[in-house]
Amino acid sequence: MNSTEAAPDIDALREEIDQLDAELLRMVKRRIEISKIIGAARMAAGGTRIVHNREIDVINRYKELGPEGHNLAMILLKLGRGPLGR
Ligand SMILES: C=C(O[C@@H]1C=C(C(=O)O)C=C[C@H]1O)C(=O)O
Repeated sequence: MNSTEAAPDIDALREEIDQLDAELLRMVKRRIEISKIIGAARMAAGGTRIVHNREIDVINRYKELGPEGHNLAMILLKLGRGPLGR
């Protein structure tokens, strides 16, 4: 940072992070809920618990974040499968 740049407002930025985390948590919880509803409906209709091509699409979506994006996609998929999810 050179002398003409203003120092970032750390408190305001932290507040934004806190809001983003709250929003992300809400969205992840809703994603889990939806994933479980779809999975249960498919299994009740005699289908599979997992749809691989759909999961590949999800993984590809997060590729722009690099290797951790892959990990993040895997975590989201696992959360939707519940405690027995692999
Ligand atoms: C939600 C679904 O069921 C499973 C969960 C997925 C997910 O969490 O994104 C994707 C594919 C399926 O393995 C679906 O088929 O769309």
